[in-house]
Amino acid sequence: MSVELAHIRQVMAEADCLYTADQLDAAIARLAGEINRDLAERNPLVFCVMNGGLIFAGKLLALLDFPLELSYLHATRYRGETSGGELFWKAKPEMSLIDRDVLIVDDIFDEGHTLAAIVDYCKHAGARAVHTAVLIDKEHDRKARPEMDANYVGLPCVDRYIFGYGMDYKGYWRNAPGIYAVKGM
Ligand SMILES: O=P(O)(O)OC[C@H]1O[C@H](OP(=O)(O)OP(=O)(O)O)[C@H](O)[C@@H]1O
Ligand code: HPA
Repeated sequence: MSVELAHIRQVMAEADCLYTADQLDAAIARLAGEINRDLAERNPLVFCVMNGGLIFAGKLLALLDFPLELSYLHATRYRGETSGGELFWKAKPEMSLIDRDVLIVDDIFDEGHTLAAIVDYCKHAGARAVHTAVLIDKEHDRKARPEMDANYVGLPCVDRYIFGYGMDYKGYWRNAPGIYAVKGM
């Protein structure tokens, strides 16, 4: 995919800021408090969902105050596009999940296909319990499993295409210091 950098810069210049870094960090601190309360005695195995979960996981983990193990997995279905397709596993968990409490950390619960597939995978792999934390829950009626919620949710967001704090627009702006909605999307 070839993307014009001028277009990428223009998208940032015209975007609407939905959440500032301070607002996001406050939400992450609240989630850390909830997770410290709930999982401190569970010796969890924490999986960062690459790539989008990277910034959220990094900030969250530094606020968790109990013993845990960290790894990553990579399941993707957007792949640089702004609408999702079939889920593709780039990296499955390598550690044994048998009888473990697992905490999945991802940036966004959008249609929920990704999180549902990851939860299913962990359960089939023998996890004792699968907990899920997302920074953003996008509000619409297209959820893959309407009855499914993430256990820990940072903030809601409107039904627009967003980027920043780990989330990309065509592969760019995961580094944007807040969460922004693309103009017209
Ligand atoms: O709820 P859903 O509609 O399934 O979408 C959410 C998933 O989509 C994004 O990943 P993406 O496929 O873009 O992979 P990436 O993080 O590597 O860019 C995001 O990081 C979530 O994992
Ligand atoms: O709105 C979004 N932005 C970035 N990545 C995403 N993955 C699912 N939804 C989104």
